[in-house]
Parts: sequence; C-alpha cells; structure tokens
Amino acid sequence: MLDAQRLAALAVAQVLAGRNLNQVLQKELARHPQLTPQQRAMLQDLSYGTLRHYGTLQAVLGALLQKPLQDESIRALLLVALYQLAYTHTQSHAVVDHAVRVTVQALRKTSAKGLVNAILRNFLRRREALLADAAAAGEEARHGHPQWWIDKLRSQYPQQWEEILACGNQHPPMALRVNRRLGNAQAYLDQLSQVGIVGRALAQSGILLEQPVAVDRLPGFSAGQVSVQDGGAQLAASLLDVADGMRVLDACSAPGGKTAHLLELADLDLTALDHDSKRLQKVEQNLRRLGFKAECLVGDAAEPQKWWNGKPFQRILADVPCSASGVVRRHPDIKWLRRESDIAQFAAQQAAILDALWRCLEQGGKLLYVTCSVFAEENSRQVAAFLQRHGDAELLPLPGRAEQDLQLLPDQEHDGFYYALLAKL
Ligand SMILES: C[S@@+](CC[C@H](N)C(=O)[O-])C[C@H]1O[C@@H](n2cnc3c(N)ncnc32)[C@H](O)[C@@H]1O
Repeated sequence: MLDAQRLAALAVAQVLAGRNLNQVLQKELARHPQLTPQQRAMLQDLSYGTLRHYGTLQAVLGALLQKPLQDESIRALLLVALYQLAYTHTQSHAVVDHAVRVTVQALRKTSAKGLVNAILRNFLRRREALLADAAAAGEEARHGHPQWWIDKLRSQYPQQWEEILACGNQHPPMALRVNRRLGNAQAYLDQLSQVGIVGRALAQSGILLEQPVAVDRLPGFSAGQVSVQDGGAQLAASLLDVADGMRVLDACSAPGGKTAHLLELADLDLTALDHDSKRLQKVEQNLRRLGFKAECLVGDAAEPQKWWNGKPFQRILADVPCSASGVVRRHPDIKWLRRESDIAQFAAQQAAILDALWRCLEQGGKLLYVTCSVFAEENSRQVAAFLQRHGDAELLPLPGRAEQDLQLLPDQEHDGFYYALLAKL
C-alpha cells in the first residue's frame, strides 16, 4: 500500500496543480513497471477516489488544520489518506502508519511527521462528526463539485440538478457494444455467462455489465466481437441514419468508438478526422481490431480547406470537444480543472467547427451534433444559435425518438450526452 499511497498523493498533487489525471497516471505507471497488478489497481482507485470526493475531503482537512498548510505534497498525501479512512475498508492503523512513513522516507519531511500523524488520528476519533459538519458547511463539500458547476446545473435543471450531481460522484457503469456483423446481444450474453460475467441487454446491440471487468476477460474482444462503449454513446451511429455506400465524415473521431459503430451499421466511404495524431492512432488500432477500413486524417475540423478535397459528404458526425460535464464520473479531475469561463470557450470552438463542417455537407445531407456535456451553452443553445446563423439548416426529429433534440442526463445505465440532427436544405 505504501507505494500506491505515495504515488496516488503524487498524482493528486499534479492534478491539483492543473494536470490531466489520465496522463499523470500513465506516466507514473510507465515509470514504475515494478508495481503489481494489485498496486496498479490501488493507485488508480486512490487517485480517482480522492478526486471524486475532493470537495468533502478538503473541507474535512480544513476543519482539522489549525492553520493553512503550505506544503502541497503533504496536503495531497493527507487528502489521499483521508479518502482511505473515510471511504475504503483499508485498516486504519495501516493507512496512518504508511502516511507517516511516506512523509519521512519518501518525502523526507521529518518535521511534518507529527502533523500527519495528529491529523489522521484526529480524523479517526471524530470521523462521523467531521463528515457531517463538512456536508453541512457548504455545497461544494456536500455535492462534491465546484460551486459554479452546482449553480449552473441548479439554474438549468431545477428538478434534476441534485440527481445529476450525485451521479457525477458515482462509479461509472461499464457497457459493451456487440459487433452486429459478428453476433447479437443475446448470444453474447450467453458467452459472457459461460465465463462468469453477468450483464443485461440494453437497446439495440448494447449490454450493461453488473460489474466492470478487464477487457482481456471479454470473450472475442481481440477478434472484434465486442467493444467497450457507454450506452449513451451507442445512440450516435444509428441517429446519423447511414446507408451502404454513403460518403461519411467523422470529424472528431478519436478514439474511434463511434467511427467503428458506424462501420458496423453500414458499408461506408468513411473519413475519420482528428486534430490529435496520437489519438488518431487509437482509431486506426480500433478499426484494425474490428476489421474495418476508413481514411484516417489528421486535421482541424474548423479548417477544412487544409484537409478536404472539396467533395461534399452525405453525412457528418460532429462529436465536438466539450466540457465533458456528462462524463465527469469517468474523469473526476475534470470538475476541479475546469473553470466557468471554459464553457464559453468550448461553445465558441464548437460554433467554429460547426460552421466549417456545414460547408462540407452536401445539400440534402445530415449532420449529427454530439457532445458529452449537460450544459445548455454547449447543447440546445449552441444549436439554436446555429439555426439562427444558417438559413439553410433545419433541425430534424431524431430517428425513432419523440424528441427534436435529445439531452440525455447521466444515470445508472449511461452517461450524459446531447444529440441534435441537422439537415441541409
Ligand atoms: C469527444 S472526443 C470524440 C470521441 C469519439 N467520437 C468516439 O466516439 O470515440 C472529441 C475528439 O475531438 C478531437 N478534437 C478536438 N478539437 C478538434 C478539432 N478542432 N478538429 C478535429 N478534432 C478535434 C479531440 O482530439 C478528441 O479526440
């Protein structure tokens, strides 16, 4: 546990200094190949868990400290240890003992040994009262999200805001998409049950697992029988309404979940674009595993003149960069890294991408606008402004659904997504 706790504290400190959790963890895991699978899983759990509950943990730590703590590495270590004591079943004496040893041996801060020991023992003595006081003290601690985020959700979703916030603090579900060219959900559920994995069918070819599992335990994964994809994300491909032979652009394609799904539905002349060449390699890997072909291009969706050959597309999927506020439970660092002003910046970037892609769409063609956000600025308001700017655009009813556009809120089955289908008149 010593290594996992020490490295988790290092990861949390880096995230609180502004870095992305996934990237930080990948770097730490690469630098420490000696970690056992259990230690790797624990490092992951401690880092994600601490950030998931950071709102509460920082309030608890604030209540335990007599004066502000200047040392960021000790602060991060205390947050991780408090997470372990408050939210995991790890033996409390081992958590305290390890935190003290990390302070002295790894951080070489012998002078902080007494403080670390006292704070953690004090927490153990007054655990319930401290957690209750933190929840009563303020909304950030009660709901585990920054205040501006809470205020925005409350004003945009007066009925559901608390549910959305609670969902953002849960562990995410794991869903699969069965490659319909190779099977169906029912047959794959039988294969899963033979290896002791329990799940149930979702709409179309989706399966929701009772417990997340490593992909190498999924039968036929490397042969392309199945992919991991959230149930909400699985709606995209069928909403775009593709048919064999169509010229299709997936404009923000990496890592390729929706690209692959489109190719499972129809034989397409598909271009997969992404401005990040490293991420585009993931699309190529995904397509190779599933046995599909597409033209993979590195390019900026807002600047088609740099990569487009001028031949209009019949369908465009615009799964644009966004705040990711609908998938925050998968990326708990996001809520602490984002600033309120980022939302307007995302909206401006999305508008530029939409306007540019519109020029690449054939008359009579359709563009599906997608975000994994729950904020209206990136979703319904973005599409309303687009329709104002483009007299040749019409919002179509979503195929097979009652709604004109769809704001999917996160729940036990799927993440939060927004979908709007636009036709070029
Ligand atoms: C939400 S993710 C796409 C997820 C993907 N559609 C899937 O289902 O697997 C957004 C992607 O847009 C890419 N991106 C961001 N800005 C872009 C731009 N201006 N042009 C092209 N791609 C961009 C990012 O690199 C990222 O891979």
